Amino acid sequence: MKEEDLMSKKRLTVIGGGQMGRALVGGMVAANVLSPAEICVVEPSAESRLWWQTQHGDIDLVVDSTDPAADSQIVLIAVKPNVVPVVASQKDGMWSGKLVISIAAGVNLSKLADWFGHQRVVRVMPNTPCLVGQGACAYCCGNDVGDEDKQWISAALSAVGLAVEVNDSQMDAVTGLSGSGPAYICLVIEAMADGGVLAGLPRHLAMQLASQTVLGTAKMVQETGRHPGELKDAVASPGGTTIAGLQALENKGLRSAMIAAVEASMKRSQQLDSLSSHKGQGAG
Ligand SMILES: NC(=O)C1=CN([C@@H]2O[C@H](COP(=O)(O)OP(=O)(O)OC[C@H]3O[C@@H](n4cnc5c(N)ncnc54)[C@H](O)[C@@H]3O)[C@@H](O)[C@H]2O)C=CC1
Ligand SMILES: O=C(O)[C@@H]1CCC=N1
Repeated sequence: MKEEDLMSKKRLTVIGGGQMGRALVGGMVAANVLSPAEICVVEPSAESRLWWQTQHGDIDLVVDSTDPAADSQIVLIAVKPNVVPVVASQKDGMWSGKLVISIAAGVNLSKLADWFGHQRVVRVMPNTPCLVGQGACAYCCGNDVGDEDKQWISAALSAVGLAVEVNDSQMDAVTGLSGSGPAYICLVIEAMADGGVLAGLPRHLAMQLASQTVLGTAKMVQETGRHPGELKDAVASPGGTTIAGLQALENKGLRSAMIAAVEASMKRSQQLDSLSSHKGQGAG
């Protein structure tokens, strides 16, 4: 089946219209994965519904996932991890025959299968740059996810960035790296801009230069395929400015701080997994 045929026969219900639901829907609509008429968002918060009405007035918006308008073949669960079992147990039989996709951190495939009552479940760890078509998503599939489902998942996620299939056992590590990663990089951009301001640059100029430097460097790493260490060496002239900056970063432990951040986030994802072992419990 051609990709456009595959996408056009589906309707998607997104349960939870918060930060990540917005990023995924925004990215998918911008990439023409689905038209607004093919999407329904379930959002109990009045404040959040106002955002959806303002930003995506042509998308169906309902308060409750048992609303008939929310009845789609594909359902994306985008609520906090502790709310997933609450959503799953809302109405008997409502999940049968549906492809259920969860983006909840620390909720593994076996729990999803247990809560939703079948194995046609997919666990995805996306990240917020999906909003601008530059996401990094990893996914793993339950036993009853068919080839056509896999094609849909891969096409939908690829439209909003990188999509890679992994094992369920790798998902906590993915969460620590790319799921939480945009926050680390935003901190880096903000801190670099602060440095620019300290050095006398106006804030907006410092922010422009800092964010473009991160964007350009990431593209260079991907497009040249060269090791980041090699590209770093190419910037640092002997006795020059960059090596002085690098020494300051090494003195402050940037590398070990970043490694520790990924590890801490991964461990938190593992903790959420064990906390959510019982229906309705767990951290949000
Ligand atoms: N924010 C991020 O960068 C990422 C988040 N995730 C996962 O995405 C999920 C959502 O996270 P965020 O969007 O950040 O949280 P959020 O708090 O911004 O959004 C959750 C939304 O769910 C709604 N909600 C609460 N109960 C509901 C119910 N019974 N039915 C329907 N909607 C309900 C809330 O009103 C809220 O708008 C979490 O499980 C998180 O682990 C995964 C990857 C990245
Ligand atoms: O902070 C969180 O729990 C979610 C999961 C990955 C990114 N944000």
